[in-house]
Amino acid sequence: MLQASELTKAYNGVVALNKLNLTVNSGEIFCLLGANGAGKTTTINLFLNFVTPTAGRALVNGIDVSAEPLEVKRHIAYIPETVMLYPSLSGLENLNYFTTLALGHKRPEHELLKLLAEAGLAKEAAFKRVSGYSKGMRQKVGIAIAMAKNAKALLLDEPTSGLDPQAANEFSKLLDRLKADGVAILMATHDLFLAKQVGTRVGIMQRGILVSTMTTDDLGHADLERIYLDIASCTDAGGAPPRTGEAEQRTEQLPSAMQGAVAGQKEAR
Ligand SMILES: Nc1ncnc2c1ncn2[C@@H]1O[C@H](COP(=O)(O)OP(=O)(O)OP(=O)(O)O)[C@@H](O)[C@H]1O
Repeated sequence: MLQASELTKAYNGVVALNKLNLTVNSGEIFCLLGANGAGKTTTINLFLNFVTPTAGRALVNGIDVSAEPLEVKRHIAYIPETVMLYPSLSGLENLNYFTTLALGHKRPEHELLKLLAEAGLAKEAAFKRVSGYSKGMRQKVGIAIAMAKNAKALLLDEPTSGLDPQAANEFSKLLDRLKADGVAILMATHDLFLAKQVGTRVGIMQRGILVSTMTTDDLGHADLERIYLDIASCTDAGGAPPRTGEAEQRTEQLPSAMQGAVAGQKEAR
């Protein structure tokens, strides 16, 4: 389970994330949507302890990320937008290296090859050097590295960036399987289609605030697109955040349709 409690991050007085309250339960995929600079990556980075919160807490399976970073690492897997690998090693060797590092022991080669195949990497590519891989192929190795940990919490930041439609479709199926296995998944994405397809709930962020949360069951793709665009058009500066103290005032300036959306965040508390 992933939990944010009044989670806040300011960079030099600029509030990138403002009092986020959110719970992502086991078997749930929560998709964070929002314009550039809305605070999606900041949220992910706080759960990964890449940045320290200014206030509030991020918890993974009930463990405070800032207080016990090493313990949290054992429970969490992460797929970034751009997966960094050793170019002179093959995909299989990279997977072996990172898996051994994370687990403290090796996994047999046939298991690693199965993980790469599940991530959509062709078998012959697994033995080739990563320096010759496309971005999408590197992404697939990143997906396999994350799956090898068998973590019960998964953080994804634009994971389908660079994947072709077939690979993106395979990735959606993979997420469905992880959801069925009880993994709690938090994904930042710009892909409304993916969010609607795999998400259990979606949340729309604007200027560091989670202004709306919705369950995808009662939502068509066109509805999601309309709500997203309505919210995006309510800001005078894209998704970029206000300076400290401005945030409360900003939500009061929103049109009536959005006031209801803001209530969605209060429900999430
Ligand atoms: N290290 C940093 N130092 C200063 N400001 C930062 C830093 N990281 C993020 N920010 C600011 O915090 C705000 C939120 O950024 P964040 O990367 O979380 O947005 P995002 O929603 O992930 O955007 P994108 O869709 O472009 O990836 C932005 O205004 C950004 O400029």
